[in-house]
Amino acid sequence: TEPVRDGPGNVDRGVVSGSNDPSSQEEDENQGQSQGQDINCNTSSQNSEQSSSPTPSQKTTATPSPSVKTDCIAPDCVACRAEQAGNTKQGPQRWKYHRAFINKETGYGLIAKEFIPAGSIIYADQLVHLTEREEGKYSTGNGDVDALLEAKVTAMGSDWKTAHLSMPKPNDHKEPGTGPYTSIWNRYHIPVTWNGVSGGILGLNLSFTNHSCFPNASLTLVNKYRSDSGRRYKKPRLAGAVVRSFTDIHKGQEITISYFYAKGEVEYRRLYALDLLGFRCSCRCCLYPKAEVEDALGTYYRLEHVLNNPRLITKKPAAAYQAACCITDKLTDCGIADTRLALIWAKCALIAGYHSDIARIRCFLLMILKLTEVLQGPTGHLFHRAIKWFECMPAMPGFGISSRGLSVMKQADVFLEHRTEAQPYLFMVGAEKGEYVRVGRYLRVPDEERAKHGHRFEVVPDTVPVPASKKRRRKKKNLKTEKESEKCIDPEKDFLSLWLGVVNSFVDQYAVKQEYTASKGKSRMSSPSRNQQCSNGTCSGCGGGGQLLQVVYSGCLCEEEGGVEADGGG
Ligand SMILES: C[S@@+](CC[C@H](N)C(=O)[O-])C[C@H]1O[C@@H](n2cnc3c(N)ncnc32)[C@H](O)[C@@H]1O
Repeated sequence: TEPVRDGPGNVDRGVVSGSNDPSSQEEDENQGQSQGQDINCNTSSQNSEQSSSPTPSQKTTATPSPSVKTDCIAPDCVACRAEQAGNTKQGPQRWKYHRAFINKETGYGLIAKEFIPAGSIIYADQLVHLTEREEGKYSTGNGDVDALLEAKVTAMGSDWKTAHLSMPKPNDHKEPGTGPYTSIWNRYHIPVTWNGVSGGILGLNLSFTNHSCFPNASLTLVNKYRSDSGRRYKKPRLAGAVVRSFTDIHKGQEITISYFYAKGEVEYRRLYALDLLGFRCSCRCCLYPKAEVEDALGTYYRLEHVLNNPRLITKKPAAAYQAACCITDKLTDCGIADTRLALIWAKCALIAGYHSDIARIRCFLLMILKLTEVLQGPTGHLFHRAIKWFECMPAMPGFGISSRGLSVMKQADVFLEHRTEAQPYLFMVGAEKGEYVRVGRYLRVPDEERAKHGHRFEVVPDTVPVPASKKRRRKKKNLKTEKESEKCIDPEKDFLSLWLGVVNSFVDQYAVKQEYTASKGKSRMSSPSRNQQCSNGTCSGCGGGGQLLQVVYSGCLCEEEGGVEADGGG
């Protein structure tokens, strides 16, 4: 599980999501009612709201007063002001949500005020961004971080600052060692890793958008490459955040995003959130676990390790694909089709690339593009990356190290044409674990014979047996070529560096470190050589720490075509 680089989200139109289900909607609305959610704004209650909003410590203990339960808590609620001015039905600002009390563990959140169809932009926020490095540098005295935050907030403009300061403040900002800005920051910021740098972000709407392990919206961070005067920045800056719905959100439902890619069963997720973010997750998915979702997220957690196992990827590719198929089937069956799914496909595309299987790469990349286009839009990190790979597959990390799956672009057509039926062939479901069934070995069965076969495809066996003597000679030749290539590079080792570095550039630095620590010393292949130390202080791969695992074949991730660094994503 990892903190979000680029908002999660999803959309596979063929899938019925939990929130699309009318019965679940009814359930959601009932739930909202029973928890005291009411989306009616009431400006007259605004003055009392600030004082009656719970502090972090109260969140877990105090039950909110009825007035807090039923009223819009936002003193600066634009929807209320607009309503007062009588212009809700016109103009560019038609607010789709209210702030409202969710439950005592979670505090406040955003509740849809009207139906929000899948694919809508719910809001775009300007952000204050504070990196861990900045925080560390300024935290020499208690007031310093507060002063830094004040400067950042002031730079956002007076309206933004006023709205920011009017947010309900925890503990009346009297916690020792905090000023007004730090106390607001501590309560409302969301931790992200953006362009390889860890830190936090805070936006006026984002501040009230809660996490869910089964979210209905996705967060995408957007880069800015030029200043307002047109001067090009040396490094891209964080311009803002866009939150999109990736499934229909009904009136009364909470708008949620993922702060991390949740996996594992409920207890694991809750503990993980506590460890990583400091709260026990109380999303609907964790408070009211459903067997099907638990099974899917549990399988995801257990089997994802297979996809990160270098030995399996190189020696037993069918096993890796089968694991991927099992995870994706379970996730989509219960309606989870978000970035988590795209990440699994990205790993599959990399495995295919390793084995020179262009046809499979094409299929997996197209699946990623279709999904992430809706989830993240063209500024999304994963979308951008998939486009780049699509344009130049040999530039994919580890491409062509093995040629077991050699295939060409055109061969993907057969899979793409019969997408659902081709699924088992794409993921080599019937194959022996160590086998690599080439795409070209599947033949389309003519329609008239389909009934006889029961399916559209047939695996064509290798028809021409290779004579024993030739076999031996070929083996020797292969050994020689392998030895020769080892002289130039160590394919396995280099691939692993690439693999782990790039795959994990999509995910958390945190998880990478853990994985590295876990596998350290156990596998010859997974130990990068000592001289592969990253020296780039802002490397997206190692987060500036120079961890060995993040080093890629030709240098650091940050040197790689500027891609990971420049294409957004938190
Ligand atoms: C961006 S703020 C959201 C606003 C927050 N609910 C409030 O009332 O202050 C993030 C904080 O909300 C709380 N939160 C968000 N999602 C949560 C969840 N799924 N379970 C429990 N607490 C959550 C955590 O305290 C987190 O630090």
